[in-house]
Amino acid sequence: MVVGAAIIEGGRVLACERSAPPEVAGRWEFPGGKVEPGEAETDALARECVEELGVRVAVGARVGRDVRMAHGRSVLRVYAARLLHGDEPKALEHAELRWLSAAELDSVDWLPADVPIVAALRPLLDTP
Ligand SMILES: Nc1nc2c([nH]c(=O)n2[C@H]2C[C@H](O)[C@@H](COP(=O)(O)OP(=O)(O)OP(=O)(O)O)O2)c(=O)[nH]1
Repeated sequence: MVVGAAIIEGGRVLACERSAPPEVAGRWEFPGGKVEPGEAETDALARECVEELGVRVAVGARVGRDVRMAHGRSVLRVYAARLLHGDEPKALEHAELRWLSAAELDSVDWLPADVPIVAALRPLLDTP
């Protein structure tokens, strides 16, 4: 299971450009990663947001459906999240970060598994 955080702030969502590995570098994603054995999904998200962005988050409701990823062995599940304590995301592992409004969601090249989730996210951004 791979979990991702749709961090929403003022009607925008944080999109992150992968820097590695080469097959997916330059594609955009939600911050997150693999859930470790015995780890709760929400704990995995909080851990990854600290590691990748240096921020603390509160994890909220699921966004969209589970999406099977191309290699077939794993599933992507995304949760809405909010920043805590005024923390500001930094690109500690990503090539670039961008805050996207609903109108800007299609302006980056999302990983294929993320596309249906981005569609489900749009209505959440329209109502700030
Ligand atoms: N984090 C993240 N991964 C995604 C998304 N969409 C998508 O297809 N993936 C894929 C890319 C990778 O094959 C896999 C996640 O791997 P990762 O490298 O981010 O996870 P991790 O940090 O736990 O990795 P590692 O410790 O094994 O290096 O899921 C997404 O929105 N966020």
